[in-house]
Amino acid sequence: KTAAIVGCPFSGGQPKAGVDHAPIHLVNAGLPQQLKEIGWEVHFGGHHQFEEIETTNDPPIGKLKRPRLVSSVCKAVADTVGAHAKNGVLPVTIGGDHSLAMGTISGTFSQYPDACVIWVDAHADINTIETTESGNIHGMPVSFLLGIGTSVPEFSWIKPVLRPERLVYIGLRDLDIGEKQLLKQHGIKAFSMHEVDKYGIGQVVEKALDHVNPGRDRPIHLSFDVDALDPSVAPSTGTPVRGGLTFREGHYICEAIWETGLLIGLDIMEVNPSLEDQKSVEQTVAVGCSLIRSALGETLL
Ligand SMILES: N[C@@H](CC/C=C/[B-](O)(O)O)C(=O)O
Ligand SMILES: [Mn+2]
Ligand SMILES: [Mn+2]
Repeated sequence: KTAAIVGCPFSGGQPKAGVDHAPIHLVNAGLPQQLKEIGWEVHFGGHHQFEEIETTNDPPIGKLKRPRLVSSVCKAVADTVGAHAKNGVLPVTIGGDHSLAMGTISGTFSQYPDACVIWVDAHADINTIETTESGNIHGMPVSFLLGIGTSVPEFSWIKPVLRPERLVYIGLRDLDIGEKQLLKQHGIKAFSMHEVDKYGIGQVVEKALDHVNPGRDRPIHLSFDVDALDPSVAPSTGTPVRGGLTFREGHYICEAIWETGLLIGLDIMEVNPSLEDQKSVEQTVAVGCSLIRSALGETLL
């Protein structure tokens, strides 16, 4: 088993500085060694160095902020992640903000076109150019991957590789009005925190897998935004929302997906080591590392 750590020091999809420093914090916390200790061969070619990307002339498109920067960085990530997937290596992408998922999912789906996506997040990240209120592209990756909303030429490299019935959310609790309409309109399945309370995380994961992977035979891309966790568990993140997943609920999701044996792509996004006090940052970085270990088979027994 070989995993490649794809560090993406990128913050362009959202306004808060610091989220681009997460990869170095997780690596310095010992992530490569931790994965080796649970039996993985680990490729880590240094943090993803983006070619000097033209950022001088990047005026907004509609409300979209830094569109050309975000697009070109995500394209570079798609190429890197896609190459790992083609080589039978498990890409473990450390963000950086969640706009990067346009790259990671484009990458893994180039190798596994019949895969499904489990999106763990407080937010749906499905805004289109019409529905976004903030213009922050980390709130939009899913719409580009689904190919919904008015197309934006600067993002034309993103093919609509993701179908609504192959996507399921866990942890939602902070949606924009336009996003709620889009989820309904496209019949996208979502297990919000209300369902987590109602059914318990074990049943939620079972139901989520039944929805996107009924035969348990489809590759799975897990895109985990640490703000899905309660802020008491992962405080140092850019858009915290109260009433999130407990430490165990978050890890259970990762463990259960590992148990399927179908994981082909993992993103751990939105850790921002610059927002809180030292202790809170270390706590958040440690949670990022332990989620990855759980998704890569660190057994409890
Ligand atoms: N829906 C909000 C919040 C977006 C949150 C993005 B995150 O899930 O990647 O943190 C927006 O569009 O600005
Ligand atoms: Mn997100
Ligand atoms: Mn989020």
